[in-house]
Amino acid sequence: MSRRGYFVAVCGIDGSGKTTQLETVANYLSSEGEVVRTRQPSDLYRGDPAVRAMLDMADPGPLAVPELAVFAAFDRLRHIRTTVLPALERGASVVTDRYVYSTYSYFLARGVDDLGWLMELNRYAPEPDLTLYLDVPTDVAAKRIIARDGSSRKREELDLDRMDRVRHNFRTQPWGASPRYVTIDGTQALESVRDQVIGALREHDPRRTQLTA
Ligand SMILES: Nc1ncnc2c1ncn2[C@@H]1O[C@H](COP(=O)(O)OP(=O)(O)OP(=O)(O)O)[C@@H](O)[C@H]1O
Ligand SMILES: Cc1cn([C@H]2C[C@H](O)[C@@H](COP(=O)(O)O)O2)c(=O)[nH]c1=O
Repeated sequence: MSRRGYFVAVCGIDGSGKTTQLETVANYLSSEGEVVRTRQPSDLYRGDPAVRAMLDMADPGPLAVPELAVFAAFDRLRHIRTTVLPALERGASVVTDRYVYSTYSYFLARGVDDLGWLMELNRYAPEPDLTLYLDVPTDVAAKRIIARDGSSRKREELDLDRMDRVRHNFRTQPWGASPRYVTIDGTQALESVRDQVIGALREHDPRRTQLTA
C-alpha cells in the first residue's frame, strides 16, 4: 500500500523560534523515514533583486505590495508542484519553514486589505496536516534576533508595529480557524516548546489513520 508523507509547516514572526523547532520536527520525523526540509518563499522569490529592494523600502508604493503578493503566490505554487507534492507522493515527510499563513499574515500587515483576493491567489495550496504557529511577543522576538545576529537584518523585522500586526493575524487567523493549526507559546523554555511540538506531531500524524483505516 502506498503511503503519503506527513506535511508540516512551521510559522511565526521573525525570531519566534521557527528554525529551532524545525530542527525538532525534522529530527523527530527522520527516525521514521525520509524528511524533506524546505522553506517558503523559495530562493526564486528571495533571490529576486526587486523583491529584496521592496522588502527593504519603508513605503514601496500601492502597487508594489500586490505585485509581491502575486509573485509570492506564484513562487508557492511552483514550490508545491516541484518540491512538496513529489516528496509527499513518494512517502517522504515535508517540513516547511513558513507557508501560506505567513503570506496572509505578512501581506495583510503590509496593507493588502482584500483577504479574499489573497486567498483566491493561494487557493491551490493544500492545507498541511499540521501547522505549528509559534507565538512570541514582538519585543521578545526582536531581542532574540539582536542576540543572535548582533543587529536586525531586515527593515521588516525592525518595524515593530508591523510585526505586531503580523502576530495579531497569526493569532486570530482571519482566513479561518482549523484544527490542524496549533498555536504554541514560543516564550516557554526550549524543552517545553519541544515537548509540545512533539505532542502535536504525534496527535496529527496522518499515517496513524492511514494505518488503522
Ligand atoms: N524557546 C526559546 N527560548 C529562548 N530562546 C530561544 C527559544 N527558541 C529559540 N530561541 C533563540 O532565539 C533565536 C531565534 O530563534 P530562531 O532562529 O529559531 O528563530 P526564527 O523564527 O527562525 O528566526 P528568523 O525568522 O529570523 O530566521 C535563536 O538564537 C534561538 O536560539
Ligand atoms: C511566506 C512569505 C513570507 N514573506 C516574507 C516574510 C519575511 O519577511 C521574509 C522571509 O523571512 P525569513 O526569516 O528569511 O524566512 O519573507 C513574504 O514576503 N512572502 C511570503 O509569501
